Amino acid sequence: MTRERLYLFDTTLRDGQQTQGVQFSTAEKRVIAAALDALGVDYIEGGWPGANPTDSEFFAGRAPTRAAMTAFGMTKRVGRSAENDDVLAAVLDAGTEAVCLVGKTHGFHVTTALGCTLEENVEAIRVSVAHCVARGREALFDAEHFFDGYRADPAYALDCLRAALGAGARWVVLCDTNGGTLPAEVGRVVGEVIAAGVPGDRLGIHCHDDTGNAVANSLAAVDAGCRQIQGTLNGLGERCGNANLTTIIPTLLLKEPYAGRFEVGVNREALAGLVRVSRQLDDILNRVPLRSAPYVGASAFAHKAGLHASAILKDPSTYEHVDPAVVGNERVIPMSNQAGQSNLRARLAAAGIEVDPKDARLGRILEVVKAREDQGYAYDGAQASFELVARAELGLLPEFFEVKRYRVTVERRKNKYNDMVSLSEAVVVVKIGERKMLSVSESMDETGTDRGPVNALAKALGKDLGPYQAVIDDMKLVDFKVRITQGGTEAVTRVIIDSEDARGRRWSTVGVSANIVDASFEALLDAINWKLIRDVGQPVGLGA
Ligand SMILES: CC(=O)SCCNC(=O)CCNC(=O)[C@H](O)C(C)(C)COP(=O)(O)OP(=O)(O)OC[C@H]1O[C@@H](n2cnc3c(N)ncnc32)[C@H](O)[C@@H]1OP(=O)(O)O
Ligand SMILES: CC(=O)C(=O)O
Repeated sequence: MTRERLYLFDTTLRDGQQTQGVQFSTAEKRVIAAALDALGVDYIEGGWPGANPTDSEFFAGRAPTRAAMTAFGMTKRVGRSAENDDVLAAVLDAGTEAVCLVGKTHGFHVTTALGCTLEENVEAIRVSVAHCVARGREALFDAEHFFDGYRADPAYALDCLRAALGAGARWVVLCDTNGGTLPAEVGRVVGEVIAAGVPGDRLGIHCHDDTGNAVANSLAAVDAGCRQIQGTLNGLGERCGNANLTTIIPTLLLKEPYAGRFEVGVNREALAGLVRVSRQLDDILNRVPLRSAPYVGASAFAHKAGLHASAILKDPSTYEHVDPAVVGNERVIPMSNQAGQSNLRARLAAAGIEVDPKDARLGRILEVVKAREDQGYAYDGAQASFELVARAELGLLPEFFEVKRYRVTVERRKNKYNDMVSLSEAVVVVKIGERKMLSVSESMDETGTDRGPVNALAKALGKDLGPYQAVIDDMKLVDFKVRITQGGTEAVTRVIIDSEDARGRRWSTVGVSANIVDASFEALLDAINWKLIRDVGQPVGLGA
């Protein structure tokens, strides 16, 4: 059976950049464009040339792409010709294969935002699209506020689409700009637009996630006949974001009726790199990846409950809708107070620890984990600390060094400019073999910024570990989360630290105490010990 072509239009670099707090540099835009191109989307909307220097620079120096590079802009302003519109000129000057122009389709916006007549707006759409087509560009028309406009005046909204199509637009894209439309209405309106004569294979959908329905709305539009979906990686975008292509792409490739019915530019090999692409974007944005993200989140295939873990070990399809490997993700069977023996055995096996299933110590480990979680620990996100707890119970925890004492002081004092500044100083004494080592560190970094007491402590602890120093030198602390939680009857501080090393390994550890410094120190210590177990194995002898 021949499958129909369904086109993917990515707007991470344009609408994604409209996310509050997101500001891509030109270099970052280039990296993201290359990742999108390798993924296999059909269009990459690179930004709005002329609107800001970054976007102009991106288009000026862009590398060739397989995907159609698309410049975004708006229809010409009323009162001037398309030829004399400087905003439109800058968009065309970018020299892209495709140009996507946004224009109004809701009478209220025409009269209120543009301040012109309905007819003038239709004419602006027509001449702007014709101007791009005459200059050899593939033209797309983003029909802004289409669903609100269609609700208010279907005939006018359709007139706007017809003006664009009549002028040669390859696609007219129905935008749910304010994100308030629900799937049933999207499906009905798309059906009516097609029935009114707009062909489905020239119709796109652009949804925002203000009701949490951007993906569902996009699929409803496809079900009703649209053949282009616009969206962004990780669902970036104005306000609550755009339709999340990181969710839509695997759904189209793996789920019926889409997989059997449509051909998309992304193939199975590229799909297996989806987690990497999603994390790459988070890295660029310096964001912690959303654990619960469908398909690509770290928890998307995490089986916490004992009943789930037990069945997963027999057959993963009991609790997984797809195989995690097809999107490049991994199955995780974490330990927690919801776990049973199955979680435990799976975690130990993943850490390379073989234990007889009848070994009574397994039950003891479960009891310790549940008791410690009652005190405020959380092991489902701190697998490295869980491994150390299990090793301790199994008698497999080497003692690389002993912490004899540590101290942190925080001082407020005036600097040479007479400003009050903070400075923390940490002292850590460890014993390795028979030798005691004392390390001192300050919280000030090389730029003179105070990084706080925990940073000073981490630096002191990682400063001189004698024979182990070279092994821990490549460790870095990549995330630090603090939470006040209930431990037994008292409020305690829980610290979770994510560490990373040069091999790209990432591991999480937890510490709990009434005191944030002690909780942090415990998590730091676990992080170092886990790394030493992996890379050194057994303690190294050291004389006095
Ligand atoms: C729904 C969307 O997300 S569309 C994408 C929106 N993206 C952006 O706005 C980001 C980039 N934008 C910008 O950098 C700037 O807004 C620019 C450079 C495009 C324009 O800047 P300015 O000339 O200072 O205008 P400003 O931003 O204040 O207002 C927008 C103008 O465009 C007009 N306009 C809005 N939409 C359209 C349209 N589709 N066609 C023609 N004119 C339009 C508005 O009426 C307003 O005109 P006015 O200045 O006469 O009131
Ligand atoms: C064009 C666009 O981004 C919107 O209407 O939401």
